[in-house]
Amino acid sequence: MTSINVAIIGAGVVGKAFVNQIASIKSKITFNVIHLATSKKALVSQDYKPLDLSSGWESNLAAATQTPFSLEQLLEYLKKSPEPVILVDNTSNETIAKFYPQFVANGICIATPNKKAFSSDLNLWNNIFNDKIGAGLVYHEATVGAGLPIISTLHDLINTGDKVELIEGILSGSLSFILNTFSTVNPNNTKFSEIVSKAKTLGYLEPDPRDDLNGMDFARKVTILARIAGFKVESPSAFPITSLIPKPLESVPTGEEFMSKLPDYDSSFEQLKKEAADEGKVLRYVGKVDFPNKSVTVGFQKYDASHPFASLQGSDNVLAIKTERYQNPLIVQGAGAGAEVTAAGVLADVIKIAERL
Ligand SMILES: NC(=O)C1=CN([C@@H]2O[C@H](COP(=O)(O)OP(=O)(O)OC[C@H]3O[C@@H](n4cnc5c(N)ncnc54)[C@H](OP(=O)(O)O)[C@@H]3O)[C@@H](O)[C@H]2O)C=CC1
Ligand SMILES: N[C@@H](CC=O)C(=O)O
Ligand code: NA
Repeated sequence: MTSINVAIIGAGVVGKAFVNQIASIKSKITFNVIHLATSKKALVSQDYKPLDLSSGWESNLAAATQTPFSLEQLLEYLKKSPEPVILVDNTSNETIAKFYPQFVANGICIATPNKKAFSSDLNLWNNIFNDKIGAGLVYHEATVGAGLPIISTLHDLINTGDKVELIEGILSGSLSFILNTFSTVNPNNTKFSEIVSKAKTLGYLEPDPRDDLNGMDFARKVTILARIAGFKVESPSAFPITSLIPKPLESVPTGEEFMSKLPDYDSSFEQLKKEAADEGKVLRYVGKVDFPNKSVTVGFQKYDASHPFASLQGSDNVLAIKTERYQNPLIVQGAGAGAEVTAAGVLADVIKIAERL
């Protein structure tokens, strides 16, 4: 029976669900979790035997006395593993993302929902996917549409010789939930800021909610899809993005302070909703990559009640991919955020990597 060692960084919304899922799956491959760390605590198996992930693992992690490894120490530890290793990065940390090339160059494979490595400078992308012999495999399905099969589908289309013409969709689970609740065909009167708080409680928002509300998280996803389809987008700042953040709140020091001040701006969001409703439309936040015209756009659009985007539910994402073969676009739709679906997307990648080792 094949054994694979798994090292996990991050035990937040997605990380916790991932640990519980990997501890309970039945698989032909044995997955031994040998490392589990947050920014403050770490459980590390010194002899590379599996950590105990039975129900008390959260208290064990909270009570851990070992401080986390630096990235260099983690690399040295993983290089000495007697079994192949998959590193699972369940953080949104950019420093960890920038270290991926070193892990990969040393044969460490990576599965992650962290968008930073794939949507920052194009150089980082090129250093990660360099096709060098012996390099670790890198899978990141959950960086776009959480567990939905978007990245794997796009790879399959391209690897079989199809040509992508247009990618269009709603790729933010939180913005989808917020606007599906706020601006509907029969609008209720829930205030914008209350809906944003609910999205936070449901685990849809980034650690700092402004990363969603300023459109940057969405732009990162569009950047990833564009790059996979062959459009060399330099960075998510290379194209215009509409921000939902009121100007005076752009520079408040913390996400918590931002959330506490957001109710002061509810009336301006009401006005936006009313303007759309007066035209018989709803507001949605949409991204588009137009290949023939080499253009990328991310921002607000108004849709008629009859448009499929207008009737989207909850945190659903929807993506339409028009290709040479799929002139009637191929559509992927479903929950695009949340702990369980995202963790499952990461775990499916871990299994796919293990099957290739
Ligand atoms: N939530 C969702 O629906 C989805 C999330 N994602 C992505 O999944 C990732 C995780 O999101 P989520 O779980 O919601 O975020 P959380 O903020 O809930 O969790 C982040 C975890 O990462 C840890 N962490 C942060 N920085 C470091 C570091 N330098 N070293 C070690 N651990 C660190 C945190 O530890 P500590 O508490 O000690 O800081 C925490 O345990 C993000 O990249 C996000 O974009 C993708 C798709 C959907
Ligand atoms: N904050 C993100 C979570 C998934 O990537 C979103 O809202 O889509
Ligand atoms: Na996905």
